[in-house]
Amino acid sequence: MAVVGVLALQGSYNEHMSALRRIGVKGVEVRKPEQLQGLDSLIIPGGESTTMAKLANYHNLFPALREFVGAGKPVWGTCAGLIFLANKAVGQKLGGQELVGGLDCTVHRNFFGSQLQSFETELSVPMLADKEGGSNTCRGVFIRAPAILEVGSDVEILAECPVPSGRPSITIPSAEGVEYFADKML
Ligand SMILES: NC(=O)CC[C@H](N)C(=O)O
Repeated sequence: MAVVGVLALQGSYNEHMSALRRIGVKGVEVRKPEQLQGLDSLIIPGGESTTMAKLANYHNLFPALREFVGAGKPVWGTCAGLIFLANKAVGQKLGGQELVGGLDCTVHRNFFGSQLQSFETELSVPMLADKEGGSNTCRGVFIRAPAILEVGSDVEILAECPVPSGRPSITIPSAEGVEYFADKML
């Protein structure tokens, strides 16, 4: 039986562990480098990537995480987890933060603004219907969410969430801007 690791330093690791339990998959909380051994895949959850990076540094997890990603094992990063996996991040706190890397993309850490600009929207994911049957949409929950600004030619995009063109990526968007963006998606 496949064993899925969940990086359990900070953020929504409990929710991922319960989701794995619900579907009958064995999940293991990962806090130390040696706990990555023997895992088939890894989930890096959402949370706060700067804090998560500090904790990962404290536990000396970065080399083992890079080795895991480099070995080509499946790794799923949501929100802060995505930031961890990006080759490059912008909009970081002063002094920057360490990344695991491996996913050929540039992310903006807080693209949509502060916690108050968090939103949900229905995303079109045609591949869901093609491969899994059923609905071709998925509810996207954007909590102080990052955005992927650029991807390398080898990255396959499964869903896109368009933003109004011309908006500078570094400024924090107004509530109206986010409303406009959410309206476009509904
Ligand atoms: N929901 C999230 O994981 C938000 C990520 C957050 N913007 C960060 O910098 O880590």
